[in-house]
Amino acid sequence: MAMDSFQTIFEASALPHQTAQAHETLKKMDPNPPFMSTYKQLLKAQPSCNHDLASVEECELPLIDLSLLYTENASRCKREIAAASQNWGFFQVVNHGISSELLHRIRSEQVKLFRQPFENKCKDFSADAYRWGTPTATSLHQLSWSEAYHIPLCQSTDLSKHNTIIRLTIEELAVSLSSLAHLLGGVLAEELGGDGAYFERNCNRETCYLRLNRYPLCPVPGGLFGLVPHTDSDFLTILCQDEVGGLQLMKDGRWITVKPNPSALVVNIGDLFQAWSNGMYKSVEHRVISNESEERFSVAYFMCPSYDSMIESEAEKSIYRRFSFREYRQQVQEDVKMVGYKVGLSRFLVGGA
Ligand SMILES: O=C(O)CCC(=O)C(=O)O
Ligand SMILES: [Fe+2]
Repeated sequence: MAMDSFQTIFEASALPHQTAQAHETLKKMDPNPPFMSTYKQLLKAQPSCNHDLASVEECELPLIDLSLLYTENASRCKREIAAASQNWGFFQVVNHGISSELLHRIRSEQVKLFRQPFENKCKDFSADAYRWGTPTATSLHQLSWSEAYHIPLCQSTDLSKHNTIIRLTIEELAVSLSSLAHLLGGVLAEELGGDGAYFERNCNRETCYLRLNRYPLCPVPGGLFGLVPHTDSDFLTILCQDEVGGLQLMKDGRWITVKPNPSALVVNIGDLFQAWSNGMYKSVEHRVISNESEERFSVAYFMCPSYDSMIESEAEKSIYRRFSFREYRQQVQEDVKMVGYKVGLSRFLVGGA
C-alpha cells in the first residue's frame, strides 16, 4: 500500500503524451528543486515518514505589545519579554515598528525570487547563499523539504547581481529588523541586570543574516519536515511567517504548533543568548512541518555578533565556558560533519569534554 502511493507520486510527474522536447522545456521552467529524483532512494526505502504529527496541539505564543515600552507600563512589558524568554524561549510581538507595507513588499519579492526556474536560483545571489534539501541526509528524518537563500548582510552591496529591487528591499528590512533586534536584546540584557549596550557594540548589520525560506508542497504521504528540528546558533531570531502555519516548538517535553498571527512577528532565543544569560533564557528546539496542499514562505533575521566576539555570562558560576562566536560556528560545522548533527551548547559546558 505504502509502495503504491510512492509509485503514484513518481508516475504523476511522467506525462506520457508529451514530446521529449516539451518535457525538457517544462523541466527548465520548473521552480522546484529536484526533491523527488534526488531523494528517490531514501523515499523508496522509507515511502512514508511517521513523525507522529497528528497529536501535536496548536497554541498561541505569549503576545507582547511593544508599544507598551513607551508608556507607564514599560516595566511590566519588559518583565513579560524576559518571562517568555525563560519559560518558552519564544514569543510574538505586535506594534513592532516594522511597516506592514515593507513586510508585504519583501514577501512579494521573495515569492518572485523563488518562482523563477530552479536552474537560475544559484546564479542570482552569491554562490553559496541558495540552499535546498539536506545533502547529508541518510534518512527521511534528516531531510528538510525546503529551499532558502541564506544571506550574510555584510554582502548586501553585491547581494543580487540581477535584481536591484530585492536587494534594496532586503537592505531596508535589515535596517528595521536590526533596530528591533537591538531593542529586544537590550531589554533582555537589562532584565538580567546585564550590559544593555552589548548588542549595539557586537552585533551590527554587517554581522547578521537574513534567510528567505520557501516550503514547497510535499507529496510524501504523512508529510516530512520542512525544516528538521534545530536550535538557532545566534542571539535571537525574528521571524515573519505567512498564514499557512507549520512551525512547531518544544515546550515541556512536547511539540506544539504555533498558531500564525498575521500582525505579529515571532521572536526566539538562540544558543548564544542562552549561554550569555547563563541558561536563564532558553534556546528552544523548533521545526517546520511540510504540507501537501499549500506552499509556505517565511523570512528570518538572525542577530549574530562578529566572529571574534566573546560569549560569556556575567554570573559568578557560569554553566558555559567562555567562547568566541567563531569557535562556536566551527564546532557546529565540525559536529555536523563528524557526528551527523549539531551538538550545540552542551559542548561548551564548564568541565565538559
Ligand atoms: O520558517 C519557519 O517558521 C522557521 C525558520 C527557522 O527556524 C530558521 O530559518 O531557522
Ligand atoms: Fe530556526
